[in-house]
Amino acid sequence: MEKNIVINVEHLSKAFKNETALKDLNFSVRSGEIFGFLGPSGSGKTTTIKILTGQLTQTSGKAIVLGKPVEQINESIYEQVGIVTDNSGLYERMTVYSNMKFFANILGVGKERIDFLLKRVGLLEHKDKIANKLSKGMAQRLVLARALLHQPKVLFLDEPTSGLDPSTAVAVLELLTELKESGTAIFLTTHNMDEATKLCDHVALLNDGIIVDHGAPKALCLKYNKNKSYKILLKDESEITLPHSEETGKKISQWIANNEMMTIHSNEPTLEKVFIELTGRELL
Ligand SMILES: Nc1ncnc2c1ncn2[C@@H]1O[C@H](COP(=O)(O)OP(=O)(O)OP(=O)(O)O)[C@@H](O)[C@H]1O
Repeated sequence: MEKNIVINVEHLSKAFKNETALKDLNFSVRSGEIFGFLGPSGSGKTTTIKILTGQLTQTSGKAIVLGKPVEQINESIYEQVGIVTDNSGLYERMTVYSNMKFFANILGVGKERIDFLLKRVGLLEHKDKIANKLSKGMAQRLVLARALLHQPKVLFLDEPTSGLDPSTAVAVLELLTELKESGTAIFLTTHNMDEATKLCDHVALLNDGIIVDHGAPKALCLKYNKNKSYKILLKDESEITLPHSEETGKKISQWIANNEMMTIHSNEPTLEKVFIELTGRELL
């Protein structure tokens, strides 16, 4: 296996009693990569994270995280992996700061990093609040800050920006981009296609437990760009959308020759449209 692959999944399936939740998943995630697992509610995103973090066992297939089969995941791997999901496991009666300090002590992390992270997720001024008095978004940010204490090699995030206000969501996304740049592999689930397009290096589109396609967001949009068209802004401020054709080509050449064109863009579908085309359903 390639050295910088930190998550490798082959033919992974999961069935609950009478329902198949995941069917033959295959993908890999590398260091320094943000991998988006995109799918509507019930498509199997959380089940996948649970299997990859050793909280659930697959029915068949193989999954390896940081060189270890997921069935063998134990405490030692948790030192290298960060997990941010709903079941946060915060100490409800301790303050924000004490929650951070408790884990920092276990992990041997200094005070500066606690302050740095609390500041980055906008919680430094709330550091003396008791955890069970935090809003949902604040608690979510505290779980994220805690997961980043030890600069994990792999970070799992379930819907990292859901429930956050727009400016905090931007701050969290910046933090994730920095982490990726420092070499952390980030596996995130989301419904938010716009966010995934901007943030993720690769995405897998999941529907009913099946990966219907995967690749770089831009490449996927280009792949399904069946009705190619161009959006053109002319100097007289008229905006025109034209289909990809010989005739359009001639018009464009003419506008350029006459110095009449301001801008031209190709009109690719969004990831959301690609998903709808592939599955016939929206990402609700
Ligand atoms: N413990 C369980 N027992 C039985 N079925 C389950 C269990 N956990 C999940 N499922 C089923 O597996 C399927 C996938 O669920 P999962 O929670 O992974 O979806 P999801 O994509 O994370 O959805 P959401 O975006 O709503 O969180 C669903 O049909 C769900 O009902």
